[in-house]
Amino acid sequence: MSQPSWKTFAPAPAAKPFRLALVQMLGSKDKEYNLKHARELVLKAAKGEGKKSDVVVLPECFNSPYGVKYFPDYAERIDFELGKPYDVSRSPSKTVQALSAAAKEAGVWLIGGSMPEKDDEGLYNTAMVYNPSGDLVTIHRKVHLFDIDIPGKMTFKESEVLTGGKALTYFDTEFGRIGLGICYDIRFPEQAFIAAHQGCVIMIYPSAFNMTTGPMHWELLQRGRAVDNQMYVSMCSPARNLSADYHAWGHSMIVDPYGNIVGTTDENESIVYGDVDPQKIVDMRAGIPVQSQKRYDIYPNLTESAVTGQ
Ligand SMILES: O=C(O)CCC(=O)C(=O)O
Repeated sequence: MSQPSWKTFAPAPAAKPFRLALVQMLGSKDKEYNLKHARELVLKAAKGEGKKSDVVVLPECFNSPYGVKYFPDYAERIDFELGKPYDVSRSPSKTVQALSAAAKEAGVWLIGGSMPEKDDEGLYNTAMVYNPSGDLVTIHRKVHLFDIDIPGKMTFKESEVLTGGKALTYFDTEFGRIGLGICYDIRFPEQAFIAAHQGCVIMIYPSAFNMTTGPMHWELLQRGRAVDNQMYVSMCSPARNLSADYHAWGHSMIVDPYGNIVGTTDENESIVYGDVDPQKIVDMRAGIPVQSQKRYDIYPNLTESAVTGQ
């Protein structure tokens, strides 16, 4: 697939419509159970409701509880290096092996949520992408770590145990290019902006917002990123588990380039389906051509020193 230049802002030429399914899974502390349940739900999501799905997404940390105290124990080595052949059958990760098998059995692209990952340098919150043959195509290590402190409401510090990833992630499918982030990454508009300029038709974020920031920003951020970049945006949450330490907001969602909600749900375990149609991107960009109206002549280059003046 040809690589669009930084300023072309066109969906990848080969883009075509596809069916997206978000698996809002109810996880537990039992990793074996989570892997088994994920497989069942991926197979169900692939069948769809009257229409087969092409791309299936699992939530952030689908195979472990969400919390810094859990990450070290649940972390697995993946040992994936972009551009190098990866033999799933020799993967040190049982999660990689299980999800690869599920993608192949279901015959779908699978964004296998995220899981705690370790290498010799540290721990990461890592999403994995499998093609319908079960190959591990790429991984995304959460770039922006979730460190917030809203007194009395929500304090979380992923950076106590995790290291941020060092790369933005896109992958090419027969449906076009897809951009990948994880949860808090959505708060950084630059990431989706760059993805749109790299020809992505959609940004997908396995996620787990909470009961404080979920009602505040979950929908707003997705609709904002979608309208700013005139692309599809989607977040896939776990179902809310009231016996867990962290109560996920749920409400997995797919938003189109106009900011319309294509599909969503409540906080319970469910599957959200929606159609992604690249023609809508073309129409929105033609009708409201903000991208060709940008004043690159007066914006600084996006380096920290150019933006802050320091
Ligand atoms: O940005 C937020 O409000 C929540 C982010 C989050 O839960 C995460 O990054 O896992």
